Amino acid sequence: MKLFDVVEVSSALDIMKKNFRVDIKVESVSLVEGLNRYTSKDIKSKLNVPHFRKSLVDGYAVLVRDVFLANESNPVPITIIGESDMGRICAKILDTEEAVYVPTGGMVPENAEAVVMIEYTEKLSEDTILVQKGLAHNENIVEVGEDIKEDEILYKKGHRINERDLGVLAGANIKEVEVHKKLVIGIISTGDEILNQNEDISEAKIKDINAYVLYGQLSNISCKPIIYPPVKDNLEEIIELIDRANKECDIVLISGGSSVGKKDETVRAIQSFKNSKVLVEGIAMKPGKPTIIAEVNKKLVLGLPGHPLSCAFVVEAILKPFILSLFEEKSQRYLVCEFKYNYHKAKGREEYLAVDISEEGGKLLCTPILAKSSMIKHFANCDGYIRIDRDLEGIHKGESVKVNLF
Ligand SMILES: Nc1nc2c(c(=O)[nH]1)N[C@H]1C(S)=C(S)[C@@H](COP(=O)(O)OP(=O)(O)OC[C@H]3O[C@@H](n4cnc5c(N)ncnc54)[C@H](O)[C@@H]3O)O[C@H]1N2
Ligand code: MOO
Repeated sequence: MKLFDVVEVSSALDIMKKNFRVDIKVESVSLVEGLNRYTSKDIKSKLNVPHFRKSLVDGYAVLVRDVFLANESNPVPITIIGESDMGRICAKILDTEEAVYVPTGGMVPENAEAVVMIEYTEKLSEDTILVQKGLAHNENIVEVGEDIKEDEILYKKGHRINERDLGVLAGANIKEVEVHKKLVIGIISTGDEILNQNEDISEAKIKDINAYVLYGQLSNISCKPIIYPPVKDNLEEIIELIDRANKECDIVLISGGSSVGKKDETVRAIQSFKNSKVLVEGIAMKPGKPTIIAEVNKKLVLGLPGHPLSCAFVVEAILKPFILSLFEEKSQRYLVCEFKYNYHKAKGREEYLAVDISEEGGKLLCTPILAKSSMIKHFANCDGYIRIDRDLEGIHKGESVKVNLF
């Protein structure tokens, strides 16, 4: 009877990092194509944003000292010397008790000290207003470079470009960004019972869940997943498909068949390749123990557990951190919450637990979602997950825990 010689999660990750030096190429892409991609070098702004002093409001650019004492019962008359046109240089210079009309976003005169909103003025004649409010220096003016400074590093290498970053880059006149190329990941589902998307359920067969969860998890981190048609528990067929995927992809994932069952062929299939090495057979994590880390023709081949929850957590625990290290990304979003119940776990395996977050009395509480590893719905509905150390026996009610967010 084969028993797993398991390694810790952190060792599994180290083994992957040490053995696989995936040479990720870089490419220049347009802003929209850059969304959710990882920058391959620091991105600097070549200009100040805004590059001219502009008004935040529709109003009159004035000198502060002229209207310092103005209020509704003591309005100050000011002479309008002209208008600033949107999108055009405003070359006017203010003299004492003079104003220039400036629309929101328009350039203010070089020596303007503040802009008074129209609402706080009254038009006395074509060229005179009464200002009814005193202003502070720079009130309603956006300074040159106040948003983004010339030469400022906008993003460090390894930053994932999010939807808000697109606005920053567009505003700074950056038309293309240098990003890491997407990693091509082959996804192979194995099992006599696994049906592909077009086949209808019959007998005790099931639809392929893992390929789709994997597709989603990996697409989110700048990978290009390729779903191969599910393959039966037939050694020759599995070998043939691994060979094809190994040639076409940077990394190959095989779900199912990684355990000890009669038909669990993943290890045998990997070992049939001349240029192959099984580095890990079993990780001390729950769920996800029957995980295989192997090398075929110098490329990473990962044998993932068939149970959908286990498969998904192995990706969270080791594959995502490995891929993100290739993209040189370090951050992981998390929240610190208070655990809502006493939770017992067996020692010996690092446990991955899906949780819900709720707010009660101003506190963030997290509740474990208990689901068998063959289930997927709860994982999809949860807010995040926690890791419980291998040597801990559980978590006490009221303890602070770090919830990794999806
Ligand atoms: N005697 C033992 N049995 C099992 C052990 C063990 O240590 N001793 N480990 C259990 C654990 S833990 C897991 S996890 C699973 C892993 O099994 P395999 O990786 O060998 O996967 P299969 O046996 O092929 O399938 C397990 C389960 O998952 C379903 N499955 C497989 N692929 C998919 C897919 N693409 N989409 C949806 N569901 C899938 C499959 O139908 C099985 O129900 O082994 C335990 N058994
Ligand atoms: O360890 Mo298995 O991966 O619990 O279901």
